[in-house]
Amino acid sequence: MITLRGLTKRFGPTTAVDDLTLDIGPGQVTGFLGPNGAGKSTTMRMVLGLDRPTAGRALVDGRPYRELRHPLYQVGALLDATGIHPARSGRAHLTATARSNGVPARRVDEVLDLVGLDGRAVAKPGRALSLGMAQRLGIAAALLGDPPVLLLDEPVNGLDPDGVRWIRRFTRDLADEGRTVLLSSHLMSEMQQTADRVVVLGRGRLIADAPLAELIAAGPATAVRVRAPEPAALTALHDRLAAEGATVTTDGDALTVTGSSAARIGDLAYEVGVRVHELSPVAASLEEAFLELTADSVEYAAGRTGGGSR
Ligand SMILES: Nc1ncnc2c1ncn2[C@@H]1O[C@H](COP(=O)(O)OP(=O)(O)OP(=O)(O)O)[C@@H](O)[C@H]1O
Repeated sequence: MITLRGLTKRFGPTTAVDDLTLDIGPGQVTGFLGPNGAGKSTTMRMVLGLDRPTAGRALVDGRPYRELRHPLYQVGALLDATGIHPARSGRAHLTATARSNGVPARRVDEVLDLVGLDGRAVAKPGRALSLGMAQRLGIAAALLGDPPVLLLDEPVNGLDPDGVRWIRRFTRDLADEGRTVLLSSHLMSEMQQTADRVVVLGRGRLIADAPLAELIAAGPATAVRVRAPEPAALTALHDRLAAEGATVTTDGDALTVTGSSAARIGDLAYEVGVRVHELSPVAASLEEAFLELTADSVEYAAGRTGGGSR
Protein backbone atom coordinates (compact mmCIF):
# COMPACT_ATOMS: atom_id res chain seq x y z
CA MET A 1 0.00 0.00 0.00
CA ILE A 2 1.24 3.47 -0.91
CA THR A 3 -0.23 6.33 1.09
CA LEU A 4 0.12 9.98 0.09
CA ARG A 5 -1.13 12.68 2.43
CA GLY A 6 -0.97 16.35 1.46
CA LEU A 7 2.15 15.48 -0.52
CA THR A 8 3.74 18.62 -1.91
CA LYS A 9 7.04 19.32 -3.66
CA ARG A 10 8.26 22.69 -4.77
CA PHE A 11 11.40 23.36 -6.78
CA GLY A 12 11.95 27.09 -6.39
CA PRO A 13 8.94 28.76 -8.00
CA THR A 14 7.68 25.48 -9.53
CA THR A 15 5.14 23.41 -7.60
CA ALA A 16 5.80 19.96 -9.04
CA VAL A 17 3.39 18.12 -6.71
CA ASP A 18 0.57 19.99 -5.06
CA ASP A 19 -1.20 18.67 -1.96
CA LEU A 20 -1.69 15.12 -3.20
CA THR A 21 -3.77 12.83 -1.00
CA LEU A 22 -4.22 9.31 -2.30
CA ASP A 23 -4.10 5.61 -1.42
CA ILE A 24 -2.71 3.15 -3.95
CA GLY A 25 -3.76 -0.30 -2.90
CA PRO A 26 -2.78 -3.92 -3.52
CA GLY A 27 -4.05 -6.42 -6.08
CA GLN A 28 -4.39 -4.01 -8.96
CA VAL A 29 -2.42 -2.10 -11.53
CA THR A 30 -2.85 1.60 -10.90
CA GLY A 31 -2.09 3.65 -13.99
CA PHE A 32 -0.41 6.95 -13.25
CA LEU A 33 -1.17 9.47 -15.97
CA GLY A 34 -0.60 13.12 -16.61
CA PRO A 35 0.79 15.42 -19.27
CA ASN A 36 4.53 16.17 -19.33
CA GLY A 37 5.61 17.89 -16.16
CA ALA A 38 2.47 16.88 -14.25
CA GLY A 39 4.53 15.59 -11.33
CA LYS A 40 4.39 11.80 -11.78
CA SER A 41 8.12 11.16 -11.55
CA THR A 42 8.51 13.56 -8.64
CA THR A 43 5.74 11.74 -6.78
CA MET A 44 7.42 8.39 -7.37
CA ARG A 45 10.78 9.79 -6.31
CA MET A 46 9.27 11.01 -3.03
CA VAL A 47 7.73 7.57 -2.38
CA LEU A 48 11.22 6.15 -2.89
CA GLY A 49 12.93 8.67 -0.62
CA LEU A 50 14.86 10.21 -3.54
CA ASP A 51 13.21 13.61 -3.19
CA ARG A 52 12.20 15.09 0.14
CA PRO A 53 8.63 16.44 0.28
CA THR A 54 8.26 20.17 0.89
CA ALA A 55 5.14 19.25 2.85
CA GLY A 56 3.02 16.19 3.51
CA ARG A 57 3.93 12.52 3.55
CA ALA A 58 4.60 9.66 1.15
CA LEU A 59 4.42 6.29 2.91
CA VAL A 60 5.03 2.67 1.94
CA ASP A 61 3.17 0.31 4.20
CA GLY A 62 2.67 3.15 6.65
CA ARG A 63 6.28 4.36 6.81
CA PRO A 64 8.42 6.89 4.95
CA TYR A 65 10.94 5.13 2.73
CA ARG A 66 13.86 6.26 4.86
CA GLU A 67 12.40 4.44 7.85
CA LEU A 68 11.91 1.12 6.04
CA ARG A 69 14.14 -1.49 7.63
CA HIS A 70 14.60 -3.60 4.49
CA PRO A 71 13.59 -1.28 1.65
CA LEU A 72 14.34 -3.67 -1.21
CA TYR A 73 12.03 -6.24 0.39
CA GLN A 74 9.27 -3.69 0.77
CA VAL A 75 9.29 -1.68 -2.44
CA GLY A 76 10.86 -2.16 -5.86
CA ALA A 77 11.16 0.45 -8.56
CA LEU A 78 12.10 0.97 -12.16
CA LEU A 79 12.71 4.66 -12.66
CA ASP A 80 15.33 4.92 -15.35
CA ALA A 81 16.45 1.74 -17.06
CA THR A 82 19.34 3.52 -18.73
CA GLY A 83 21.01 4.06 -15.37
CA ILE A 84 23.06 0.83 -15.50
CA HIS A 85 26.84 1.27 -15.34
CA PRO A 86 28.11 1.12 -18.94
CA ALA A 87 31.07 -1.14 -18.18
CA ARG A 88 29.48 -3.46 -15.66
CA SER A 89 27.65 -6.58 -16.82
CA GLY A 90 23.95 -6.94 -16.14
CA ARG A 91 24.64 -9.85 -13.84
CA ALA A 92 27.30 -7.92 -11.90
CA HIS A 93 24.80 -5.06 -11.53
CA LEU A 94 22.20 -7.38 -10.03
CA THR A 95 24.71 -9.23 -7.85
CA ALA A 96 26.04 -5.97 -6.40
CA THR A 97 22.50 -4.69 -5.73
CA ALA A 98 21.57 -7.98 -4.08
CA ARG A 99 24.70 -8.05 -1.92
CA SER A 100 24.36 -4.48 -0.69
CA ASN A 101 20.75 -5.16 0.33
CA GLY A 102 21.24 -8.48 2.06
CA VAL A 103 19.50 -10.46 -0.70
CA PRO A 104 20.91 -14.01 -1.18
CA ALA A 105 22.92 -14.42 -4.42
CA ARG A 106 20.67 -17.26 -5.66
CA ARG A 107 17.84 -14.77 -6.02
CA VAL A 108 19.72 -13.18 -8.96
CA ASP A 109 19.07 -16.26 -11.11
CA GLU A 110 15.46 -16.40 -9.96
CA VAL A 111 14.72 -12.82 -11.03
CA LEU A 112 16.59 -13.26 -14.32
CA ASP A 113 14.39 -16.23 -14.99
CA LEU A 114 11.27 -14.24 -14.05
CA VAL A 115 12.04 -11.49 -16.55
CA GLY A 116 13.21 -13.90 -19.26
CA LEU A 117 16.87 -12.82 -19.51
CA ASP A 118 19.38 -15.57 -20.27
CA GLY A 119 22.99 -15.84 -19.10
CA ARG A 120 24.37 -14.58 -22.42
CA ALA A 121 22.32 -11.39 -22.30
CA VAL A 122 23.38 -10.49 -18.77
CA ALA A 123 27.06 -11.19 -19.44
CA LYS A 124 27.11 -8.11 -21.70
CA PRO A 125 28.27 -4.76 -20.33
CA GLY A 126 25.56 -2.20 -19.64
CA ARG A 127 26.46 -0.17 -22.73
CA ALA A 128 25.75 -3.17 -24.99
CA LEU A 129 22.24 -3.82 -23.68
CA SER A 130 19.29 -2.99 -25.89
CA LEU A 131 16.63 -0.81 -24.30
CA GLY A 132 14.34 -3.84 -24.00
CA MET A 133 17.03 -5.81 -22.14
CA ALA A 134 17.82 -2.83 -19.93
CA GLN A 135 14.12 -2.52 -19.03
CA ARG A 136 13.96 -6.22 -18.13
CA LEU A 137 17.14 -5.92 -16.12
CA GLY A 138 15.70 -2.90 -14.29
CA ILE A 139 12.58 -4.88 -13.46
CA ALA A 140 14.70 -7.83 -12.34
CA ALA A 141 16.51 -5.49 -9.94
CA ALA A 142 13.17 -4.17 -8.65
CA LEU A 143 12.08 -7.75 -7.92
CA LEU A 144 15.23 -8.84 -6.06
CA GLY A 145 13.58 -8.48 -2.66
CA ASP A 146 10.23 -9.91 -3.89
CA PRO A 147 8.55 -6.69 -2.69
CA PRO A 148 4.78 -6.28 -2.31
CA VAL A 149 4.92 -2.74 -3.78
CA LEU A 150 6.27 -1.86 -7.24
CA LEU A 151 6.68 1.49 -8.96
CA LEU A 152 7.37 1.42 -12.68
CA ASP A 153 7.99 4.74 -14.41
CA GLU A 154 7.41 4.47 -18.17
CA PRO A 155 8.43 0.79 -18.38
CA VAL A 156 7.25 0.45 -21.99
CA ASN A 157 9.13 3.50 -23.24
CA GLY A 158 10.95 2.59 -26.42
CA LEU A 159 10.01 -1.09 -26.34
CA ASP A 160 9.01 -3.05 -29.42
CA PRO A 161 5.51 -4.59 -29.53
CA ASP A 162 6.76 -7.88 -28.04
CA GLY A 163 8.35 -6.04 -25.14
CA VAL A 164 5.22 -3.96 -24.60
CA ARG A 165 3.06 -7.09 -24.50
CA TRP A 166 5.47 -8.74 -22.10
CA ILE A 167 5.32 -5.77 -19.68
CA ARG A 168 1.52 -5.80 -19.90
CA ARG A 169 1.28 -9.47 -18.94
CA PHE A 170 3.99 -9.18 -16.35
CA THR A 171 2.42 -6.23 -14.51
CA ARG A 172 -0.94 -8.02 -14.66
CA ASP A 173 0.60 -11.11 -13.02
CA LEU A 174 2.31 -9.00 -10.34
CA ALA A 175 -1.01 -7.39 -9.43
CA ASP A 176 -2.82 -10.73 -9.52
CA GLU A 177 -0.30 -12.01 -6.98
CA GLY A 178 -1.65 -9.30 -4.68
CA ARG A 179 1.02 -6.67 -5.14
CA THR A 180 0.55 -2.92 -5.34
CA VAL A 181 1.64 -1.85 -8.83
CA LEU A 182 1.92 1.82 -9.75
CA LEU A 183 2.67 2.23 -13.44
CA SER A 184 3.18 5.43 -15.39
CA SER A 185 2.96 5.61 -19.16
CA HIS A 186 2.21 8.08 -21.92
CA LEU A 187 0.80 5.33 -24.11
CA MET A 188 -2.93 5.57 -23.54
CA SER A 189 -3.90 2.51 -25.57
CA GLU A 190 -1.41 0.49 -23.56
CA MET A 191 -2.68 1.85 -20.28
CA GLN A 192 -6.23 1.08 -21.33
CA GLN A 193 -5.23 -2.57 -21.72
CA THR A 194 -3.24 -2.77 -18.50
CA ALA A 195 -4.62 -0.61 -15.70
CA ASP A 196 -7.48 -1.48 -13.36
CA ARG A 197 -7.59 1.95 -11.91
CA VAL A 198 -6.29 5.27 -13.13
CA VAL A 199 -4.91 8.26 -11.28
CA VAL A 200 -4.53 11.43 -13.35
CA LEU A 201 -2.35 14.37 -12.34
CA GLY A 202 -2.33 17.82 -13.92
CA ARG A 203 0.15 20.48 -12.79
CA GLY A 204 0.89 18.47 -9.68
CA ARG A 205 -2.74 18.22 -8.60
CA LEU A 206 -5.03 15.21 -8.52
CA ILE A 207 -7.51 15.49 -11.40
CA ALA A 208 -9.05 12.02 -11.35
CA ASP A 209 -8.84 8.78 -9.40
CA ALA A 210 -11.24 6.12 -10.63
CA PRO A 211 -11.59 2.61 -12.01
CA LEU A 212 -10.53 2.58 -15.66
CA ALA A 213 -14.01 1.75 -16.98
CA GLU A 214 -15.57 4.55 -14.96
CA LEU A 215 -13.09 7.10 -16.25
CA ILE A 216 -13.68 6.07 -19.87
CA ALA A 217 -17.45 6.13 -19.40
CA ALA A 218 -17.24 9.66 -17.98
CA GLY A 219 -15.26 10.82 -21.02
CA PRO A 220 -16.66 12.04 -24.32
CA ALA A 221 -19.78 10.12 -25.35
CA THR A 222 -19.47 7.13 -27.62
CA ALA A 223 -20.01 8.13 -31.24
CA VAL A 224 -21.40 6.24 -34.22
CA ARG A 225 -19.78 6.47 -37.62
CA VAL A 226 -22.02 6.38 -40.69
CA ARG A 227 -20.58 5.99 -44.18
CA ALA A 228 -22.55 6.15 -47.40
CA PRO A 229 -21.64 5.48 -51.06
CA GLU A 230 -23.40 8.69 -52.12
CA PRO A 231 -22.17 11.39 -49.75
CA ALA A 232 -24.64 13.96 -51.07
CA ALA A 233 -27.50 11.84 -49.75
CA LEU A 234 -26.08 12.08 -46.24
CA THR A 235 -27.32 15.65 -45.93
CA ALA A 236 -30.89 14.45 -45.43
CA LEU A 237 -29.77 12.04 -42.70
CA HIS A 238 -27.63 14.75 -41.14
CA ASP A 239 -30.62 17.10 -40.94
CA ARG A 240 -32.96 14.49 -39.46
CA LEU A 241 -30.43 13.56 -36.78
CA ALA A 242 -29.72 17.20 -35.94
CA ALA A 243 -33.46 17.86 -35.67
CA GLU A 244 -33.61 15.08 -33.04
CA GLY A 245 -30.88 16.74 -31.03
CA ALA A 246 -27.91 14.55 -32.04
CA THR A 247 -24.53 16.13 -32.63
CA VAL A 248 -23.37 15.40 -36.17
CA THR A 249 -20.10 16.18 -37.91
CA THR A 250 -19.47 15.48 -41.58
CA ASP A 251 -16.17 14.15 -42.88
CA GLY A 252 -16.24 13.40 -46.62
CA ASP A 253 -18.43 10.36 -47.18
CA ALA A 254 -19.06 9.82 -43.47
CA LEU A 255 -20.92 11.29 -40.52
CA THR A 256 -19.87 11.02 -36.91
CA VAL A 257 -22.88 11.11 -34.63
CA THR A 258 -23.11 11.47 -30.87
CA GLY A 259 -26.35 11.53 -28.95
CA SER A 260 -28.08 8.80 -30.96
CA SER A 261 -27.81 5.01 -31.22
CA ALA A 262 -26.71 2.92 -34.20
CA ALA A 263 -30.22 1.41 -34.28
CA ARG A 264 -31.94 4.80 -34.40
CA ILE A 265 -29.54 6.07 -37.07
CA GLY A 266 -30.18 2.94 -39.18
CA ASP A 267 -33.94 3.45 -38.92
CA LEU A 268 -33.67 7.11 -39.90
CA ALA A 269 -31.40 6.25 -42.86
CA TYR A 270 -34.06 3.80 -44.04
CA GLU A 271 -36.78 6.44 -43.63
CA VAL A 272 -34.94 9.10 -45.63
CA GLY A 273 -33.79 6.54 -48.19
CA VAL A 274 -30.04 6.74 -47.68
CA ARG A 275 -27.99 3.65 -48.54
CA VAL A 276 -25.50 3.01 -45.76
CA HIS A 277 -22.25 1.04 -46.11
CA GLU A 278 -21.02 1.41 -42.55
CA LEU A 279 -22.71 1.99 -39.24
CA SER A 280 -20.18 1.39 -36.51
CA PRO A 281 -19.77 2.51 -32.93
CA VAL A 282 -16.54 4.39 -32.27
CA ALA A 283 -15.39 2.94 -28.97
CA ALA A 284 -14.83 5.44 -26.20
CA SER A 285 -11.18 5.46 -25.26
CA LEU A 286 -8.99 6.35 -22.32
CA GLU A 287 -7.13 8.72 -24.61
CA GLU A 288 -10.22 10.83 -25.25
CA ALA A 289 -11.15 10.84 -21.57
CA PHE A 290 -7.59 11.81 -20.69
CA LEU A 291 -7.44 14.63 -23.23
CA GLU A 292 -10.70 16.05 -21.94
CA LEU A 293 -9.60 15.79 -18.30
CA THR A 294 -6.22 17.38 -18.83
CA ALA A 295 -7.15 20.02 -21.41
CA ASP A 296 -6.38 22.79 -18.92
CA SER A 297 -3.25 21.18 -17.52
CA VAL A 298 -0.91 20.65 -20.44
CA GLU A 299 2.41 22.47 -20.14
CA TYR A 300 2.61 23.45 -23.81
CA ALA A 301 -0.70 23.33 -25.56
CA ALA A 302 -0.74 23.62 -29.35
CA GLY A 303 -2.56 26.66 -30.65
CA ARG A 304 -2.33 28.62 -27.43
CA THR A 305 -1.13 32.17 -27.77
CA GLY A 306 1.42 33.88 -25.57
CA GLY A 307 3.76 30.83 -25.30
CA GLY A 308 5.11 30.05 -21.86
CA SER A 309 4.17 27.14 -19.73
CA ARG A 310 0.59 27.94 -18.92
N1 LIG B 1 15.08 18.55 -9.79
C1 LIG B 1 14.21 19.44 -10.28
N2 LIG B 1 14.48 20.77 -10.24
C2 LIG B 1 13.61 21.67 -10.71
N3 LIG B 1 12.42 21.38 -11.24
C3 LIG B 1 12.08 20.07 -11.33
C4 LIG B 1 12.96 19.04 -10.84
N4 LIG B 1 12.36 17.84 -11.05
C5 LIG B 1 11.16 18.11 -11.63
N5 LIG B 1 11.01 19.45 -11.80
C6 LIG B 1 9.83 20.12 -12.34
O1 LIG B 1 8.69 19.63 -11.67
C7 LIG B 1 7.60 19.46 -12.57
C8 LIG B 1 7.13 18.01 -12.52
O2 LIG B 1 8.08 17.18 -13.15
P1 LIG B 1 7.97 15.60 -13.22
O3 LIG B 1 9.21 15.12 -13.91
O4 LIG B 1 7.68 15.07 -11.89
O5 LIG B 1 6.71 15.42 -14.15
P2 LIG B 1 6.23 14.12 -14.93
O6 LIG B 1 4.76 14.09 -14.78
O7 LIG B 1 7.00 12.94 -14.51
O8 LIG B 1 6.60 14.52 -16.43
P3 LIG B 1 7.00 13.59 -17.69
O9 LIG B 1 5.75 12.92 -18.08
O10 LIG B 1 7.45 14.62 -18.69
O11 LIG B 1 8.08 12.67 -17.23
C9 LIG B 1 8.09 19.92 -13.93
O12 LIG B 1 7.71 21.26 -14.11
C10 LIG B 1 9.60 19.79 -13.81
O13 LIG B 1 10.23 20.70 -14.66
